[in-house]
Amino acid sequence: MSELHVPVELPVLDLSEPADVSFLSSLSQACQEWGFFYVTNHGISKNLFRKICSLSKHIFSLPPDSKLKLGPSSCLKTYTPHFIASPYFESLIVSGPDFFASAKRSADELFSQQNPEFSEILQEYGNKMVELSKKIIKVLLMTLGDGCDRKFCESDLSHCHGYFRIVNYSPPKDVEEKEVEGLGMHTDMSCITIVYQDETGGLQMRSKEGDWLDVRPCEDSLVVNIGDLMQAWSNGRLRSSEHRVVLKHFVNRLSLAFFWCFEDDTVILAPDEVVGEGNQRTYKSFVCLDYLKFRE
Ligand SMILES: O=C(O)CCC(=O)C(=O)O
Ligand SMILES: [Fe+2]
Repeated sequence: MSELHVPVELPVLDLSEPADVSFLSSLSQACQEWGFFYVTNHGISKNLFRKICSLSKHIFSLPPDSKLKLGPSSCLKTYTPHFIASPYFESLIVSGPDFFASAKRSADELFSQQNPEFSEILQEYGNKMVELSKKIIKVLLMTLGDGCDRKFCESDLSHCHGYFRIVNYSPPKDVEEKEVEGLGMHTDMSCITIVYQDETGGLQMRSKEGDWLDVRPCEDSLVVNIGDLMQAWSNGRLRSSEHRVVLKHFVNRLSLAFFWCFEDDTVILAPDEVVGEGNQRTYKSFVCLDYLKFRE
């Protein structure tokens, strides 16, 4: 399961400065080859990550019976218990656009007392990630052609919503193997996914050629994955990243995955400008929700 140490120079999108032509070209190449890149100066403070880490420790150490009040057979269904995605994976979903209300619905089931701070912190994170997603999409559109950002930010890419998963990986204590798969290889169903992983690391990306790359946690940077919806909308010019999580250090691992998606009723069809003259359209038009149902 070990990664290959592929000598690659991955672009870092620095949001504190305008993206120039040479950066856009390296970004476009990385999105073709890997379907992911880093973003820095993203506007999320270390303090906010610290607060969420501490919330996360608290939530996931609650007894299983409490967490299952939000589980797959509850009406909220915000908690995914162990043994669904993997034996080591459990997560809590917080959905936009009203992240406060979503977090509060879960908190009201989890805690016996009111806990407004819980919902406020998760609301702050959700709102910041929405802003960040819009900025990243704008730059991605710039890689697809002159004026694509102006044209499509206001149209196709304006009908989006976000939600995030707080993920706790608890690796086994007594196994022979040196590493275990925390989350199997998959692509995300989003337009883009923005991932924070704690210092434990373990996220791996697969190149077009099938080489695995270890995505080391990088202070001050987040990882941006292209998702399936963006691959279809861009006619394959942006590749949906194949990734997985490998647990090597037998300590708990926290990650936050923010999914920015088209609204369910969006009809996805790559625009002519994006397909380009003389090129074939690879994907027939489809309704977003039908695709999500198909994948589930
Ligand atoms: O935990 C991670 O680092 C990645 C999670 C992920 O890929 C997902 O939730 O889709
Ligand atoms: Fe993923």
